[in-house]
Amino acid sequence: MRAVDIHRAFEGIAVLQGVNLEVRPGEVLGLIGPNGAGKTTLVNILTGFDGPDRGAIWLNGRGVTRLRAHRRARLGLARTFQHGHLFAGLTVRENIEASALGVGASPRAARARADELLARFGLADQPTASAGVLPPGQERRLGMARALATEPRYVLLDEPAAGLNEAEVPAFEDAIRAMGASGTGVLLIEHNVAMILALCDRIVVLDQGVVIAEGDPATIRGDDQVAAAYLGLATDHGPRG
Ligand SMILES: Nc1ncnc2c1ncn2[C@@H]1O[C@H](COP(=O)(O)OP(=O)(O)OP(=O)(O)O)[C@@H](O)[C@H]1O
Repeated sequence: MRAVDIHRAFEGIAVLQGVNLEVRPGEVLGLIGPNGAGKTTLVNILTGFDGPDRGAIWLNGRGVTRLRAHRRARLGLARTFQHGHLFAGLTVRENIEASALGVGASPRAARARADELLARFGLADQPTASAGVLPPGQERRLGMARALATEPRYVLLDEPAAGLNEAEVPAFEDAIRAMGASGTGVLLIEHNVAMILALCDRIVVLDQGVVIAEGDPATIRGDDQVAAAYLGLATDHGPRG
């Protein structure tokens, strides 16, 4: 999918200033940048939760700039959210099934996808737990399972590892790698730079609404402008980001 010359301002303050970004099938693309750089705003615009003031979004060669989020989801675009967005009143299994049903899966297919995703994300021992009371790590894993239940061609992960404990991280990284390996294009927003450098094929760095660097992990690691932008990040987030 492709975003071309995206501009967005809130109350006269420019948040995105001509951003171009492409997520290719089968790659894990990292999107990093200090607090307030515009990452979530860009994800909202890519997915149809917000609209750009200027610019265009293309999904599988089709212009989708004016399509609402649920229409884009049916065209193969899924996302996770920084916080919540689960159906708190439904069980873990029902959350996954509802997501599959929402993009047109049959009840039988939705059940089968739920079985597979419950196992893949280590949630199989508690399918009837209420989604509203899950500990953060399980909530994150359910958010990912819900996104994948739509069988997306592209998935946008907004800080998916926030709230995971150290022990949960390797399996989570494996799950993200597996998505890319299966041909899904993954856009990963994450403050943990070590995770980004380890996982991503390419990385885009956003700072104050502008792409300041783009390239493979080695290129980004050696970029002075990125290091400068990240001095701010270290202050905001501590050494782990
Ligand atoms: N709906 C909105 N109304 C007004 N300002 C907004 C709105 N959404 C975002 N902003 C502002 O736009 C800027 C970019 O925010 P955004 O959440 O996209 O940054 P981010 O890079 O995702 O930051 P973080 O790493 O902290 O999540 C911030 O200054 C934020 O306050």
